[in-house]
Amino acid sequence: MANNLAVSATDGCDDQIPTVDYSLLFSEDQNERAKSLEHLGKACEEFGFFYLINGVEESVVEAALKGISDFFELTNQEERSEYLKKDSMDRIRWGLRSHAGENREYLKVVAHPQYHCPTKPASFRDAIGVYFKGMHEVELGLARAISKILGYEKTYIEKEFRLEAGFDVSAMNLYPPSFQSKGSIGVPDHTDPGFFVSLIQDVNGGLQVLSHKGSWIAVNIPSNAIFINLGDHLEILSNGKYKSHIHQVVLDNNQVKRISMATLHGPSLNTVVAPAPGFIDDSRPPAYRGMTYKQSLELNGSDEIDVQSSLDQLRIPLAI
Ligand SMILES: O=C(O)CCC(=O)C(=O)O
Ligand SMILES: [Fe+2]
Repeated sequence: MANNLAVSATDGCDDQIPTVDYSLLFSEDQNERAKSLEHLGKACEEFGFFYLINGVEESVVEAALKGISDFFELTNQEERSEYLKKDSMDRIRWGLRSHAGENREYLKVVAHPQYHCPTKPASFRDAIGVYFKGMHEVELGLARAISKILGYEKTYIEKEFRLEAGFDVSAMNLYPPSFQSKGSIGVPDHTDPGFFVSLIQDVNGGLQVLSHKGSWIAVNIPSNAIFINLGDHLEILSNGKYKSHIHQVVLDNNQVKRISMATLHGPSLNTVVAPAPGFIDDSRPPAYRGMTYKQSLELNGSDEIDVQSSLDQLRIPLAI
């Protein structure tokens, strides 16, 4: 992992994270629709991340976060550790990280194409399931909007990534882990694979994203919004036009308890993702190797459910 990261992030207006109104992307009013598509295009190209409003109902987000909180509070560690790694094909996995480089407790579940979730506590599975359903609709909507912005048919990304069988994994995180934190890093700096990541949290504080200008921006998600960060495989498909941005979680002296859910919305596992012909010409040769989503998830020796980035290995060095 790169450089020393426990630095404070700015809230500078220079780097203000844009807000995209999901409902306006599909407005009946053609002018309004064109304007909001243009705004989304700028958010993708000039930032790579944005707050999305009017995507999934606030009550659904709140219920999902309450479900996660119940999971961590109403079960004991022994019950949760039932989901410790057993197999590379795990569809539910629990982990507790408490060392200098990472401090969190997490539960990862495969959300799509088949939803897996612990059955205890009783309310958990349904609350998360409703959120995933809503988010999958939003994923298809964003795929259509971004396809149009990129000059393609609206179903282009949906078909390229085979989103009907898209592999979505959700990481539900608790910081600090059982309050035994051994350092200030919650999650070290990384990018995430996939089309994009959607992120919700119960309190602000901790998540930082590295802007294209090289400054860490604090992600303070408005209560009615979801944070969207474009993923590695949109960067690959667009041959680098849209970038996947590095982010990290820095813990605030272990004082603040925070719950987050980061859902990685990916192509289907057997889809080959490579730079699209429309983004390649003599001056822009392919900058990434193509391979299936599954191969790219396993490139670093990780399991599918780990959803670790392999973007660095996929980059083709520029010929001089
Ligand atoms: O908890 C967060 O805010 C971010 C977590 C994250 O980046 C991840 O799970 O990939
Ligand atoms: Fe992440």
